[in-house]
Amino acid sequence: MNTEKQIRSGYVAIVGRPNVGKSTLLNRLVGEKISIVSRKAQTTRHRITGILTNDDAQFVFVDTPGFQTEHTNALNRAMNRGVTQTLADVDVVLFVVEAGRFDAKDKAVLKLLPEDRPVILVVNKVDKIAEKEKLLPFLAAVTAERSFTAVVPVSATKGKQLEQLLAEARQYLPHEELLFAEDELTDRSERFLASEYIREKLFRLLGDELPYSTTVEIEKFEVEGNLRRIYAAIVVDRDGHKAIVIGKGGETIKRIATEARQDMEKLFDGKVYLEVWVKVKSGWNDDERLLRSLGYE
Ligand SMILES: Nc1nc2c(ncn2[C@@H]2O[C@H](COP(=O)(O)OP(=O)(O)OP(=O)(O)O)[C@@H](O)[C@H]2O)c(=O)[nH]1
Repeated sequence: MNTEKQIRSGYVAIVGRPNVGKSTLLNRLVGEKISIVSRKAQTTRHRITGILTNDDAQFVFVDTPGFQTEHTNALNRAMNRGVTQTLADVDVVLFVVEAGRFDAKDKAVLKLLPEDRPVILVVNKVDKIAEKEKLLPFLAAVTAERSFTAVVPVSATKGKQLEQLLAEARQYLPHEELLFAEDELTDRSERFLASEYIREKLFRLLGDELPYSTTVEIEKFEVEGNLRRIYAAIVVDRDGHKAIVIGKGGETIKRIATEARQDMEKLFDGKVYLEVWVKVKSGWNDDERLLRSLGYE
């Protein structure tokens, strides 16, 4: 067998302080814009953010909830714990920094990375550095902080050196078969996108009034020709939150559903029938079934 073409697959986490270009990198690698832009830094709770399948590898990207190094309330601590837990079962970590900049926030993120995982140092935005030799002292300083399995300078916006990055990461993918079949993949990612779109509307309209524990669960996703029927529950902790999501006379939830549906129709290039309702689920974190359905195996 040609070992060059042997498929390898595994889980990859992209981490780094805000603004280093993680979303840009992911979008560039996966080729589909699935990281949503939202007013809140921490709306991402799902693990799988994108899947890239090449001839010889499948990279399953998992996201980690936002690293909040400035605020230390209980939820942020919980999120940092979430980060550590997520990273404990990925196969390789891409630690992204910005070329020429390594500050206390980068260090705080680096501290959360597991010792026993391969970590690739991804130096992004190298297009901003005209004289490349200026990077050498910077690289020396960052690599003194911990040992990295590789150092790859890239430009996410210009798509530079991404093949090299994937080739490095591929070495650490342990599985010799695809983790996700192609059809499963589209379904999963459409489902995922559907919940992200609803959540994006939810947080854009109500972000300040809702806790991050508010999630969206896609209960049914049916495809009939060019029509998608999507049944989604917004899961809140309390009755009070339910009333907020519904709004006066149902106005808020109607607006969320309408705007999300319009976005989905554009994205899927087809008709969407969308039903959204609110469910109160106190202590949902402890409900294993729900967690599994949200992607937290
Ligand atoms: N010049 C340059 N700019 C980049 C590059 N990659 C990302 N950027 C810019 O950096 C900014 C932040 O990029 P994001 O991808 O949103 O960063 P992020 O790490 O996902 O940020 P958070 O979501 O806040 O954690 C954007 O304005 C990008 O256009 C790059 O390779 N070169």
